[in-house]
Amino acid sequence: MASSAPNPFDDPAGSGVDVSSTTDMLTAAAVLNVDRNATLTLGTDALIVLDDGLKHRRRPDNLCGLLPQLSKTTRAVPFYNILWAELSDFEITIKYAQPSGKKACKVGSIHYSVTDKSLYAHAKQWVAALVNRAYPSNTKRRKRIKVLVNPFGGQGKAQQLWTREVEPIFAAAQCDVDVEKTAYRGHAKEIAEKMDVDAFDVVACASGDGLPHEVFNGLAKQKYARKALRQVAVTQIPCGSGNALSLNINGTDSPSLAAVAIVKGVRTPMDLMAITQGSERYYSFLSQAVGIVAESDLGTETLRWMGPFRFTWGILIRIVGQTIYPAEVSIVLDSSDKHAIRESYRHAVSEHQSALDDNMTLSPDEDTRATFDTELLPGLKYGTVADPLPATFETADLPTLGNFYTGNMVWMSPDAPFFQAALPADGKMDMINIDGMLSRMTALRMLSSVEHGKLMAFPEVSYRKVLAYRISPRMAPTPSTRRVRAKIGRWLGGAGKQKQGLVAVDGESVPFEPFQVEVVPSLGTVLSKRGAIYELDPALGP
Ligand SMILES: Nc1ncnc2c1ncn2[C@@H]1O[C@H](COP(=O)(O)OP(=O)(O)OP(=O)(O)O)[C@@H](O)[C@H]1O
Repeated sequence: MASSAPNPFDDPAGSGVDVSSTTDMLTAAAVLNVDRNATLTLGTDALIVLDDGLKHRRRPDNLCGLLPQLSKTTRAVPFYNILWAELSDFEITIKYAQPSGKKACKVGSIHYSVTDKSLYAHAKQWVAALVNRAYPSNTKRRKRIKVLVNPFGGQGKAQQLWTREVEPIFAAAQCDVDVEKTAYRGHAKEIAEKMDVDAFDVVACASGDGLPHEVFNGLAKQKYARKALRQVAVTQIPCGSGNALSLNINGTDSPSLAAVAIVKGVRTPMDLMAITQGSERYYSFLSQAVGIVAESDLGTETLRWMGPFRFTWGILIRIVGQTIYPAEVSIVLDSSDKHAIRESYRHAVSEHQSALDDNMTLSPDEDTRATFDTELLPGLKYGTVADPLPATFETADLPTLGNFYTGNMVWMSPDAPFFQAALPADGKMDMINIDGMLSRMTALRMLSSVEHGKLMAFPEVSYRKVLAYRISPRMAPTPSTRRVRAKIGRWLGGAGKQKQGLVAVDGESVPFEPFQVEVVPSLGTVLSKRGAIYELDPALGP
């Protein structure tokens, strides 16, 4: 899992925490006496249920319920897991996310009656206090969610994952949900372009990263695009193969865990990257790749039978063949000093953490970004790819470039924290360049180091923060002496019939032509677990 945060499903009662001493310190208002001689207590981070009856509860899967379950008399449910609570006719119902297996959860339910009728007012206040703990002020409760399901996403399982794993969690959390299936390529973009942005808080894409890309671009087509992109948070119910968006903001690629992260998600501004290519203008939220990553992603379609291994195989073959992807690259540089980039990332993370500890960032769930004179899209600061290159760009010709990769998020796929120093809204893009002529041994060591967060440490890896760039890719000439070898390499790598080079934007193929990109600070909005930083274990950080 991407997240370093403590497992929200850890049971404090089972992890050595002295629950009784904690509860002793709590005020009477935090405790509610209910039937079966039980008490419900609002602890520091969790709801604590003290119930002798829990010890004797029988489980249906336990010899037809004949044997008593050997459980404790205390149960703790972290507030993060509480989806909703209500009091109706002296009956209290609490719905929560209950772990089911290593990487999933399902809706659990707790029921008690308030037998002492004089406690009604107190019970009402107690339930309201529980919901307040479950949804801190920076988290909108009962979100209005437009769900888009790509029926072909994730080997056709998106619909099933939505219905089985996610819908019950949204329902338990009292979300207001409107579901629509996408019927064709580009449909999600049309839906986002036409949607009433005042009627929804969130668009949740049950898909890979293709649908979120379309939704950002559809919102950007609205008349008041800046408002649309600010008001509607885009998120992902991970149903594809990469699921980068969910890994970064929900810290998981499990649909049910992502559902809880969405229900509890905090609105988070995020930079978008404006791209011009030919006469096209659109936005990228994730990455642009030319070279080995693009080729291994898009150029291995004929190897789909290999499953996810086709990416690794594609990369290995190209490393062994020392494949190069020449290009002219011009950039507006912010920093190329890895040490400074690391320090500034760590500073941002620790500032954010201490603000969270002091509850400073728990401002109400409302947009704190400056409102602009116009709600229209901002103009391009550096012009388009068709314009003469502004003087602020520095140009280099890279005849032996191997990998050109630019992104705005840490995770590009599970186990691939490529852009370790990426932050959602630092107003900068992270750019990685690797020469294609480096030794095969070094390239292989790099490949195996990506998942351990060690890529940036290689002196051969250029890691920069940039504000804008233009790239003009070209095909590498193949010397006549190597034609046969190159052909075999292309065939083995899945690109036997490929005549052109490949460019990937957010994992989708775009023309092999020059394009220009500039960062647009905080133009988009996502829902994230912690706000202002992506989910990354510090051990994998820069
Ligand atoms: N009903 C549909 N028929 C055909 N294409 C569709 C349909 N709905 C969506 N699409 C297109 O499918 C493309 C891929 O979608 P998405 O990324 O959601 O899934 P995926 O390809 O399974 O994910 P991954 O890339 O992670 O494997 C998008 O560009 C989208 O426009």
